[in-house]
Amino acid sequence: MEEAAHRIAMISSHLHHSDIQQMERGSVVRRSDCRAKGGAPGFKVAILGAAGGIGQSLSLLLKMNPLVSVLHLYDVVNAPGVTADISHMDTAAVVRGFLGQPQLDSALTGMDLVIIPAGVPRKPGMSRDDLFNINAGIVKTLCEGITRCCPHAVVNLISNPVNSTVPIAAEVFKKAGTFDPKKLLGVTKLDVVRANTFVAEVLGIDPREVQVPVVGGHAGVTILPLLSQVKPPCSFTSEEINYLTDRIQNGGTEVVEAFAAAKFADACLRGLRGDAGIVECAFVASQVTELPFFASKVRLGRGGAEEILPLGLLNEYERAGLEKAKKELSESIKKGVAFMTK
Ligand SMILES: NC(=O)C1=CN([C@@H]2O[C@H](COP(=O)(O)OP(=O)(O)OC[C@H]3O[C@@H](n4cnc5c(N)ncnc54)[C@H](O)[C@@H]3O)[C@@H](O)[C@H]2O)C=CC1
Ligand SMILES: O=C([O-])CC(=O)C(=O)O
Repeated sequence: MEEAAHRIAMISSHLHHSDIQQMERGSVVRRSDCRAKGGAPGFKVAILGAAGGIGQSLSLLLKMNPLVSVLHLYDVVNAPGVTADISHMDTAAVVRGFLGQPQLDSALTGMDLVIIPAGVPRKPGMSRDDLFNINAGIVKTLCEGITRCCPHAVVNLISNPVNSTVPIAAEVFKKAGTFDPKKLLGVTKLDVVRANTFVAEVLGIDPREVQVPVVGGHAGVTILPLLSQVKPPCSFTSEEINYLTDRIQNGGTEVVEAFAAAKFADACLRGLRGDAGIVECAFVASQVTELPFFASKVRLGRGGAEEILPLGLLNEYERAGLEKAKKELSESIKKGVAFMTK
C-alpha cells in the first residue's frame, strides 16, 4: 500500500513540478512521456499557438481524436500549463509540450500534420488584414521550422489573414525547395460550418444534414457561399440570400471557434489514412480561377489536397460575388508574396 501511495505521489509531483520546471528551463521531453511509451498507432500532430483561445480548445479536441497518437503543443507562453492540463485526459494520444523558439524544432520533428493557430486575433473594429503586420512574421518563422524539421507534413494554416498567410507560407516553402501545393491548406472550414448552421436555421432542419460549399477566401467579400449548390437542394428568397451571404461573410465578428479547425484536421487525417471520398473546402494553390490561390472543394487523400474540384454552375448573384471576391483576394495574395520577396 505504502509503495503504491509513493508511486502515485511521484507521478503527481512529476506532472506538477518537475515537468513544468524542465520545460521552462528548456529541456524538451516531459518526464511523463518517458513512461508513456508507444501510444496507439496513429498520426503525429503539432499545434503551434496551442496556448491561445483557438489553440487550447483545438488541443483538447485533438487529444480526443483516435487518429492522433502523438500531440505536440507549442507556444511562446503557457505551454507547460496547457500541456499538463490536456495530458491528464484519458485518451490514447501522448502529449508533449514545447515552450518558446528554442524548442520549435523539437516540436516539429517527425510531424505528419502541423496546425497553426499562432498569432494575434482581431479586436472589435479590426479587419483580418489589420493582423498582417504581426502575423506575417510569426507564420514565416514557424514555416521555416517546418522546412527544417517536417518538410513533408500537411500544414493547416489558421492564422489570419489566411488570404495572405497561405501565400507567405508557400513562398517560405518554395525558397527552401520543399513546396508541395497539395500539403498547404488554409483553413476555411469555419465558413462552411457557419454556412451550414445559418442555412439550417433558415430551412428549419438539422445543420448536420446541410452542406454549403463556400469558395474564394477567408475574409469579408472573399467568403463566397454558393447557396445555389446547397444540399439538400432548396431555394431561397432574395432577402434570405442577402441575409445569409452577409451573415456568413461576417460571422467572424460574432464569434470564433475551434470546432471547425478540429473537424478539418480530422478530415486531413482520414485523408492521410487513405479513406476515400473526403471532400472539404480549403484555401489552396489552385487553377480553378486565374488567381494562384483560391478556396474551393478539395478531395483529401494520402498526399494532402489531391484533387481540386471545379466550382460548378454559379448563378448571376454568385458570379457577381465571385468578381468582387477575386478583386480583394488578388490584393491579399500579392501582399503575402511581396512580404517574402521584399
Ligand atoms: N482561419 C480561421 O477560421 C480562424 C482563424 N483565427 C485566427 O487564429 C489566430 C489565433 O486566434 P486566437 O487563438 O483567438 O488568438 P489568441 O491570442 O488567443 O492565441 C494566439 C496564440 O498564439 C501564440 N503565439 C504568438 N506568437 C507566437 C509564435 N511566434 N509562435 C507560437 N505561438 C505564438 C500566443 O502566445 C497565443 O497563445 C488569429 O490570427 C485569428 O485571427 C481564429 C479563428 C478562426
Ligand atoms: O474572424 C476572425 O477574426 C477569426 C476568423 O477567421 C473567423 O472566425 O472566421
